[in-house]
Amino acid sequence: MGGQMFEVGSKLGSLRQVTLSLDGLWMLVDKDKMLATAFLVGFLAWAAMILGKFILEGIQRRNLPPGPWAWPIVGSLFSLGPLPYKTLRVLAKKHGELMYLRLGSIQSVVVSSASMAKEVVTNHDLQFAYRPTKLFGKLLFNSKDIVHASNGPAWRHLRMICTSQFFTKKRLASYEATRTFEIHTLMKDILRKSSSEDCVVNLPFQLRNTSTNFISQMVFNKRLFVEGEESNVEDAKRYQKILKIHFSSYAIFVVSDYIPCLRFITKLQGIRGKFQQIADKIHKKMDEIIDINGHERRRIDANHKQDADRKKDFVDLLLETTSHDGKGTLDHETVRGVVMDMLFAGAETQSSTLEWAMAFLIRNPGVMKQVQAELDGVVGTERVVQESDLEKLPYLEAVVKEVMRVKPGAPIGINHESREPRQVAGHYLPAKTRLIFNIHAIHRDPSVYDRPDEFDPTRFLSPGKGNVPTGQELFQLMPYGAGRRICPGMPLAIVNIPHVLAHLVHSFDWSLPAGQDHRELDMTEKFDGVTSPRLHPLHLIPHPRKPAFLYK
Ligand code: HEM
Repeated sequence: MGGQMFEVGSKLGSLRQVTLSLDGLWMLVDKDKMLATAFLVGFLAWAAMILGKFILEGIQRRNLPPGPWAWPIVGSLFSLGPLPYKTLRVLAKKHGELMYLRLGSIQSVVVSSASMAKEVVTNHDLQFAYRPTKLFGKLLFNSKDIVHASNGPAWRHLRMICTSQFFTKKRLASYEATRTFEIHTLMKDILRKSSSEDCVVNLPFQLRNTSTNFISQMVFNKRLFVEGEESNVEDAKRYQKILKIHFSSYAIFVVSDYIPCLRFITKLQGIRGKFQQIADKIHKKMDEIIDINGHERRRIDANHKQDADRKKDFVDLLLETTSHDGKGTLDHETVRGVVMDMLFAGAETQSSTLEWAMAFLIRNPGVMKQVQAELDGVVGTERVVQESDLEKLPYLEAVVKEVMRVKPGAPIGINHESREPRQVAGHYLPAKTRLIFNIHAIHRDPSVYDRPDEFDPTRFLSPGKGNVPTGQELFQLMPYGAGRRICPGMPLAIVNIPHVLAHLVHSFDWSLPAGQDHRELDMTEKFDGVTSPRLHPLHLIPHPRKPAFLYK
């Protein structure tokens, strides 16, 4: 019985066990079910979200600005030609003032009118104050300079240093004697050439030297180009070489800059390694030229007698400045990057603008005569031009404006980029859209300018009358860009360009080398990615006018 009882008991026990284990199983099954259900719901919600996003993006994409048909993968990358701003102007006539463009897999919009530039800068400037990253720029500057840095505390800090310490009215005024010295040196050189047998002046070469010297003296207290001084010839040669390498490297097309998923091609080509070598070479040579370490030694060595009276240059100021996070001073890479910005962005733009100005004056002898007549009237012929004369020369000012309208120093500016999606002028622009201001097209906006392709300085003499700029020129004439990214060097260029031009035409008459007719002067340009200098350097023969003999 006991045994039976045990048997029954054990049976009951095992039954309970079975029941218990079944309960557990059910519980397990329930848990799994719950998990499975939760997973399914989660998955469906996620899928719905993705689908919703996809559909929404699809709808929004339909609201992209109009633009040209684009090839698969490469988009419009190879349809823009060697002068992209000209092609884009033609395309904008068909597709509109805000035009969508796919370059590889990069989404871009192109602004082609003054009113659209105003809309974008006024309402979306902050969102588009970022910069896209390109391989060579990244290796050369590590995005620590001003041009390549994206909108952020470090970039804002550098801009603030530029505006509050470097390009201030007071500091610019303190360099007036330096600028005057450079211009007089240029004029004396031209005068010397005019009496030599080979009296043809290679104008862009001379102007590039002068523009570089303006900047190099302000930035690191050195004249990069000194005629006949052996000690400087090496620096100058090194610098010329750097410039050449720098611009030719930017001109190399890098697949991964436009189609990131084809990064392996860039790898296979070994471009990264080559670029790194070039960047290292440029860094080394720039370090020798700028001599940041020498500046640093002088800064630390307060008793450095030799330099006690030396005026602080921009590198001195940068080395003294606290970094944006307040953790120390600016590092070597940042200082070098900013100096390279000033030289590369500042010298070429100024010299090519001046070269174009002279080309337009040669092609338009009537305009040349009028500029000279104005100068003779205001300055006379018994002295040379001074900076203080500039404000009394409205015709000269109009000529400079018209030259910069027709041949802006950087016809397509420098690309901006957004971080977030944005509605602009009723159109949807996805995150990371590149923004291109086609300054070339904006300056030929037919709703602002009559006969936009003609060179006519008088359009700037009677603002407000008829179909001419109204004096509200900010977006109608924007060779320096606009908004937060506007060129910080503008205050310097605004003085330098008319000043040099005034000296050139007040002190000399100019003619083309024998056999060339001014009416046939070739005005073709080339585009190096940022600036658009003349394809054929301008060579001219100087004929001294009376003031030319007054340079001491
Ligand atoms: C004819 C003379 C010049 C022209 C036409 C010119 C034009 C421009 C343009 C269009 C930009 C791009 C603006 C943008 O991103 O929207 C720019 C940026 C810049 N320019 Fe100039 N520039 C000139 C002279 C100078 C000079 C003399 C310097 C310095 C010495 C300079 C330094 C810079 C720098 C550092 C930037 C980058 C600004 C930033 O990214 O925040 N430029 N310039």
